[in-house]
Amino acid sequence: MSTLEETIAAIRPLDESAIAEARARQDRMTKPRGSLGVLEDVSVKLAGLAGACPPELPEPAAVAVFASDHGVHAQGVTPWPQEVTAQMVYNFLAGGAVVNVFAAQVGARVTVVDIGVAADLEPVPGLLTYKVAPGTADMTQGPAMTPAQARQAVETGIRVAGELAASGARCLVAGDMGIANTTASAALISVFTGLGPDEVTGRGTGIDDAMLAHKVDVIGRALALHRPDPADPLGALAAVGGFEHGAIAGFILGGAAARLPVVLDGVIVGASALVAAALAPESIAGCLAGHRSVEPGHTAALRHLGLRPLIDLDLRLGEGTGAVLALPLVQSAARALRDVATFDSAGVTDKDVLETGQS
Ligand SMILES: Cc1cc2ncn([C@H]3O[C@H](COP(=O)(O)O)[C@@H](O)[C@H]3O)c2cc1C
Ligand SMILES: O=C(O)c1cccnc1
Repeated sequence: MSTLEETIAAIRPLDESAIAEARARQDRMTKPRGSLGVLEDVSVKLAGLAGACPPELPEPAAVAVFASDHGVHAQGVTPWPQEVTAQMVYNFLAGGAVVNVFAAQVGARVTVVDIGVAADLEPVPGLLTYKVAPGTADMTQGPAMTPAQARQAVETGIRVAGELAASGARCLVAGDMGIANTTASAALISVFTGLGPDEVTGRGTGIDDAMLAHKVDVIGRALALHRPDPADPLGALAAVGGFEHGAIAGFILGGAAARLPVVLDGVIVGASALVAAALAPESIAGCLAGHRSVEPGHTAALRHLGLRPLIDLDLRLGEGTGAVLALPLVQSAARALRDVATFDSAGVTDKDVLETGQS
């Protein structure tokens, strides 16, 4: 298994000459210049990541749902019982969750990773049992995890990205499952963006005003206790994060090292991407923001990362659902760059060539 340091050292910036080639090709394709808007930027990013124009198509795609439990659940930050995390893992493995249905629609494969579910799970086919511990500790009482556990979570995510790449995946999609994980997400987002808990905390699965005020207070107390340093990402993760956040951060790093695009989901994945960005800023260059979730912290995270979401449908689910919905956009962008005819090849008159008199 690659260490965190080896993986970070393997991450390189996007290839500038492939980027220039992709931009030039977009301008020669049989369409008005710029008419594919953000999809042109997506295709250019994919070319830069692949170091080739056109890049390989980002298919097949593999979705990894990282499942874990949270000690902060004891503080009453969500109306859902903790056992729902384990129950949803079995639902994913049976193909009955929303992410399974959306993945079936777009031909993506779903893998479930037990990175820290509180219950002992049966070894069902399709489940990767890489449990760091049965849930984190309560961040309001002490660190959520030890430094060694934080590193183990990140290195496990790197391993999962490597395994999916080795099994033929050409696009990685990150998803999460963990009751109470929007609390840990908001705490991480507060650390890395510098915004207050009141600005980045949302209603998660759908909590009332009283529980939201309490959730903000819980996060504020945890941050006051640990004073996490954004310049020490593993320390911040250990203080207030979740095992799935660590694993998803590692998954992003592993994807970047393998030069595979990683499509990001909602607020949990967004918080994890902030950890990845703090560990290796270049790791975000090959990421695509699948969607923008309703959670205010997600908007803050995307702004901090400099990523524009591809879809904005008021989703607030997680599991990778928003990212999976965006996959056809990413794949269409790549296919357009590869397969759309150029003015020259199709014999279509280019107004820009007429104007400049070039042949
Ligand atoms: C049945 C069910 C399925 C889910 N799928 C994703 N989540 C989402 O909701 C949880 C986070 O919200 P909070 O912080 O408010 O607990 C995470 O598990 C997330 O993936 C679900 C939640 C539930 C209840
Ligand atoms: O943004 C998300 O992914 C999200 C929002 C609410 C609950 N679970 C996940």
